[in-house]
Amino acid sequence: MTLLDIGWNAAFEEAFAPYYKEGWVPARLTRDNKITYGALVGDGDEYEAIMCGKVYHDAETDADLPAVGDWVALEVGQEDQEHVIRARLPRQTCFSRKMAGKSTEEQVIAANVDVVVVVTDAGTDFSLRRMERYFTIITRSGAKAVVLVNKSDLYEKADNEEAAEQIRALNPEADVHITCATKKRSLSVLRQYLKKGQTVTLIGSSGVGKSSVLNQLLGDEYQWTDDVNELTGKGRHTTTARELIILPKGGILIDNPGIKEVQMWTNEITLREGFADIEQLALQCKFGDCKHGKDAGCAIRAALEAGKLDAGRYEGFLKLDDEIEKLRRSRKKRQMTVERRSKRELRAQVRQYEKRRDPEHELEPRERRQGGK
Ligand SMILES: Nc1nc2c(ncn2[C@@H]2O[C@H](COP(=O)(O)OP(=O)(O)OP(=O)(O)O)[C@@H](O)[C@H]2O)c(=O)[nH]1
Ligand SMILES: [Zn+2]
Repeated sequence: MTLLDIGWNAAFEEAFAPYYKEGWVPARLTRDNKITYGALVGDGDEYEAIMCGKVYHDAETDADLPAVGDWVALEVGQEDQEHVIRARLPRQTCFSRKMAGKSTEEQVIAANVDVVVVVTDAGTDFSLRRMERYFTIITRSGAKAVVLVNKSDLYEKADNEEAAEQIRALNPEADVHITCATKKRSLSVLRQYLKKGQTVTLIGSSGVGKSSVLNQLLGDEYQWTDDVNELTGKGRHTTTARELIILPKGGILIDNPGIKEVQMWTNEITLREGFADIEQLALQCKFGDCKHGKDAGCAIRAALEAGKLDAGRYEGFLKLDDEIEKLRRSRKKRQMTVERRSKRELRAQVRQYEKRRDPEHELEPRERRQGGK
């Protein structure tokens, strides 16, 4: 394996120039455990690295801290010394989530992603509004957007084509392909994006076939298991806890819990947006706490009675908060699982770290102090 296999290019090489003379090496981050990071170097070795104080203090916001996919300057420690991240190279792309309203709060999901593949289908999952959301964050990231209209075997050819056409009209820059993830041959269109050194990530609603696509790409070496195992705390790629993996036939895949978050977040916003006109109407209700049922002076019911509002959409609007609440609950549950896992990992990391720094660590602090005096 070389640096090029894991995404290195001329621009990174140039940015790295001042660090070579320090004796530091380029490394790509494969895992973020908060205190430590997994750092992959050109020969394929992966180090457990800590961030130096400077990198931490120079970060003005959390978004400036190293993230999975980032290239860093790594000082490889001799013998039992720590491996230290000395600097982070500027990102070429940045796939992130911005909190609604608080534009300063940005959560970086993955850095230096070249292609984001959105998986959808021509049937139950199809939503141009949601697709528009995805396109917004992909465009902002700087990555290329690719869409798979998957499960083509379940829908009429004309419907698949119509769906693809509508998505293309939404974003002429995007490549849109019709696929069937259960047929390996159908996924050969993805090869062009999975070239050596190209970093790809996959996104899309639950059940559209992301895992199926990945399992085809990964072959037998890894198998995709979606849920975090409650017992072992190990998620996804069962053979490794890495969030950045090199695919057997070239290309780099990033997958982490943050991507799942983006999906749910997108769903919530999309749901709300779909009712923006009704929410606008609600502002004209006589009472601020109007439930839009039998309340006097309800602008929504007035629109309904005047035939300006579709009854089905009205029903949908009334259920909107419940729907969003459901989404939030599932997100919360997921988050708690992930947090439990990362806390457990963090504790283990801290223990290991302390042991390395202080081999006498097993002694009770008080005993040690008395012994020393
Ligand atoms: N008929 C058909 N079924 C498919 C296709 N792709 C995936 N499936 C099936 O759809 C179901 C869901 O697929 P997954 O790959 O688990 O979907 P996912 O997007 O990973 O879902 P989450 O893990 O919930 O995010 C599975 O039973 C797949 O076998 C397809 O192209 N055609
Ligand atoms: Zn009302």
